[in-house]
Amino acid sequence: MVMKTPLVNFRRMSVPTPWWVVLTLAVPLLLFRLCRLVVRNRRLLPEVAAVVVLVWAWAEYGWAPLLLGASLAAGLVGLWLWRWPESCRRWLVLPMLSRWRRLWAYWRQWDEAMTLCGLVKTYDGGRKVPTLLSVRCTYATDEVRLRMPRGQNPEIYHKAGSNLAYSFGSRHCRVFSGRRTSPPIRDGRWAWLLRLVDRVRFRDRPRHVWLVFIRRDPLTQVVSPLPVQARPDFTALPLGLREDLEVYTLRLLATHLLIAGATRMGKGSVIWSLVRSLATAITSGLVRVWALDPKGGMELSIGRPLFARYCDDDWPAMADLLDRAVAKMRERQARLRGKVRVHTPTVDDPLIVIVIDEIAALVAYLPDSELRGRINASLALLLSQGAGLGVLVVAAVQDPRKEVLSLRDLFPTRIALGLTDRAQVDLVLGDGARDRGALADQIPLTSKGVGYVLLDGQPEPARVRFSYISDDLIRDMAATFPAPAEPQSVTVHTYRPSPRPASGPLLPSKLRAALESTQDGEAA
Ligand SMILES: Nc1ncnc2c1ncn2[C@@H]1O[C@H](COP(=O)(O)OP(=O)(O)OP(=O)(O)O)[C@@H](O)[C@H]1O
Repeated sequence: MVMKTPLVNFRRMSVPTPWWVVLTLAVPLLLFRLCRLVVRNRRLLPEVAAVVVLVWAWAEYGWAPLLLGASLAAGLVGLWLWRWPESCRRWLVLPMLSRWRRLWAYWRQWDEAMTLCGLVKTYDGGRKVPTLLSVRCTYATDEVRLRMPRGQNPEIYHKAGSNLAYSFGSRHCRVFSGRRTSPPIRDGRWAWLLRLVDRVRFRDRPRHVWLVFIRRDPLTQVVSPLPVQARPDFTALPLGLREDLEVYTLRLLATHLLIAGATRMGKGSVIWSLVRSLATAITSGLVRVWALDPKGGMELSIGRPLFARYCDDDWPAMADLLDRAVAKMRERQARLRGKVRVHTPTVDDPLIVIVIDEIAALVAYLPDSELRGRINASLALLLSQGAGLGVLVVAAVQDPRKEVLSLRDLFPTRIALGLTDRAQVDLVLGDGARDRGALADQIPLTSKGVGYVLLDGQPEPARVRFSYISDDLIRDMAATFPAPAEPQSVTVHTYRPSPRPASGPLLPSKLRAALESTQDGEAA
């Protein structure tokens, strides 16, 4: 056994121990350490207090009154849960669960897990362990907030995500570098004060990282169709459920949407969930959906009455439809130039949503190269200029590679359903998305309609499941929310090659010809 020699051996020096000096130094030091221990573990104080009170009550009164008190409390909680389950879960069950999980699942093995996951740093002979700050449980997830030691950034936690998940007995752990909730909207007399408090509470904390452990996967269940909104909010259209059981809403206004997914992974459910969320606006004429189904109408024809314009087997007609959209966009551009920066949909000037199921069939696989070029040119114009002008493109694709879809990067909003190859995840959601947790290539074949999306203002992808809209429901929607007749009859142009003009135009010749003919038609 190693004996520790005292720093100063007063006895050998034949000097009486100066107890007053020792006590003056040691007592404050001990008190300081005790205070630091309490402050560091202050979140455990309620548990410690509860144990102390229980032990005291048991010693004072014996076990019988304790048992009686516990039964009474259990009865009251049971009654609360039975009569007001929502409030009971919110105010009692989830907070208690959060405390329990913090203590048992995280605090107990925090040091070991952080060390084994390689997240502990050493400095000046000491260990710098990430600090466990809080644990908040929802029905499906545990949200753990930690403070990184100096010398780390959230990227390290993204990389360790999988190890962290298994270390804490879960299969998935999503890592977020920013706060996941925004400050509440305050009104009333004390709103100014609450807003001030919120400014401090919700201030940016770059050293905090949020680990979201999925305790139970709510996305294994099929998501039922969400209710149709009376007045759709184009900035938050409800399309499905997130894995934290929040409703996933899509911001459609002023964006284009690309849905990438391997065959039979549920691209149709994204399209139909979107159409359903727009249903009342479709029937009021505020939104006009122009649908192209190059796969011969296998997906979209069933909801034909919902679409203001529709093509499924006539390639030149599809090209004409896109040309019409470009003409509409140009006309709006001329009208709104210098007045507004983003078009506001009205019944007279509606939002045009061009839905294309399997866009690759139009831009890559179409054998007629001239027609293909014309379609590519129209789509490039729509995608690069149409968003702010209220002419939006929503397209589904199986293969997101550039060779197939050269226009991919012109879609600002993208959804990755189950994909076949891990490299495709970054192609769809952007560089590093897979490392940040978008495991779209690992979505099992049985999880149709499950995918990853990027939420506003967050670099980390979220997993969602889109609502499943059955064929019967689509028929029902088509009968209940048909699109009003188009103001002008649909002119289906037949494709006529025209000679290339001598001077270099901004638009391809075919497109220019088509636009001119359309504008002539509209002027007439
Ligand atoms: N959100 C969903 N929830 C549950 N099941 C779904 C969902 N979406 C689709 N499915 C099921 O998966 C099958 C394939 O869906 P869907 O046709 O939408 O896939 P897809 O990706 O559009 O296929 P394709 O590549 O052939 O166009 C459907 O028949 C349906 O039963």
